[in-house]
Amino acid sequence: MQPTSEASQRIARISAHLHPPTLQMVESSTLRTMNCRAKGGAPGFKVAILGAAGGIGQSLSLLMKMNPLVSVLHLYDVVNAHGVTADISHMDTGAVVRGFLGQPQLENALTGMDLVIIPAGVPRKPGMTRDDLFKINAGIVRTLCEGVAKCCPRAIVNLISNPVNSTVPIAAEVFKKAGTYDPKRLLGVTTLDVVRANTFVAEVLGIDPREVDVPVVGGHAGVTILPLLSQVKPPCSFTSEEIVYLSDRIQNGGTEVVEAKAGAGSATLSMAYAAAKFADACLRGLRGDAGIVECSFVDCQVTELPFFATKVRLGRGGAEEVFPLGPLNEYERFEAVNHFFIVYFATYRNCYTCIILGN
Ligand SMILES: NC(=O)c1ccc[n+]([C@@H]2O[C@H](COP(=O)([O-])OP(=O)(O)OC[C@H]3O[C@@H](n4cnc5c(N)ncnc54)[C@H](O)[C@@H]3O)[C@@H](O)[C@H]2O)c1
Ligand SMILES: O=C(O)C[C@H](O)C(=O)O
Repeated sequence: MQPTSEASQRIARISAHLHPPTLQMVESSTLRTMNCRAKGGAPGFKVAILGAAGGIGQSLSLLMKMNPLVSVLHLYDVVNAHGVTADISHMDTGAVVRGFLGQPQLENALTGMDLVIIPAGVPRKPGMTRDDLFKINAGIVRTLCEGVAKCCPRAIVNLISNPVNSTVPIAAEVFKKAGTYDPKRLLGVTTLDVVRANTFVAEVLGIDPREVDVPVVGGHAGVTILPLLSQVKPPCSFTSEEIVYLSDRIQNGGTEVVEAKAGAGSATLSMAYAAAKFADACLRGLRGDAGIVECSFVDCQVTELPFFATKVRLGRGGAEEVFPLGPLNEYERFEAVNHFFIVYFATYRNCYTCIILGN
């Protein structure tokens, strides 16, 4: 057989110098990935990122490709999924990466996944609130969660798309309708609030942020974000000015970034870091590690509100335990009483919309 291409001619030249020859002359014009010797199924979890080509999605894909607990990483988007996949797949870390583009490939992207992370949706521009994103992002989240219900109903879902106070209840409605709802497996990602709180508190105290742990409860929008500064670890005290400064900065951290980016989107890099941190905690929980506790926006009975961000213990079944708020000081009680009704409103506004959408 005569070599028919440059690639075949190169293979023929190399084969001629190997004793015994280990490379066969092939007709195919190029050695494709699928011709490579298959890697034995590495232990680890299968993770899908929906919205992987976006601002958060790209950095998050990079960070999840670096996570040793991930064996398979599926990157799904409605644009540029293959470009991001090609790029990320060249990293010499363990996870096998596959790309999926557009609605017809959603089911393949989701089948068999243990953890699904959803940063798909539009971000804010200056002057907008997260609620302004509701109309478009609710529809996106609904479609993606219908795919999850169909293809990987037992997966843990980490929902990032805003407004989290409403998209999480939307996802719950989709799963209820499909008969797959498990409240323990649906987790709204509020880790960025905790990450910001740790950073800003550390700055005020003049210590390393890695030593600081601030519980942040409530929701993920403005005044519904309540950092419990009375419960900071290591134990410390703040002046009234410091409490006002810290609460305000933590509650408006998202807006600070939106304004600084001046129309080019919202937090992506710190969010990807926060999402990767939370996803890693979920994977360690799935592995059976003990004592994994993170804040998350979940369906729970900690308050009278149907969904609430609070500390949860992550395990094989997702948020296996939801912790009460613990003792609040007078300021925190006042904030909670005056602002948490907004979370309630977000949930019921969402249910109303679900009815309109025909759910
Ligand atoms: N939970 C949080 O703390 C937090 C923090 C930051 C941003 N966010 C939110 O995350 C979302 C994404 O932000 P971003 O900066 O990455 O936005 P982005 O516009 O850069 O990326 C969004 C990606 O979603 C994709 N997408 C749109 N519709 C899709 C669909 N139907 N299926 C799959 N992918 C789809 C887009 O193609 C795009 O690649 C926004 O809603 C933003 O408000 C949440
Ligand atoms: O503020 C936004 O719109 C994005 C995100 O919710 C954030 O907190 O940074």
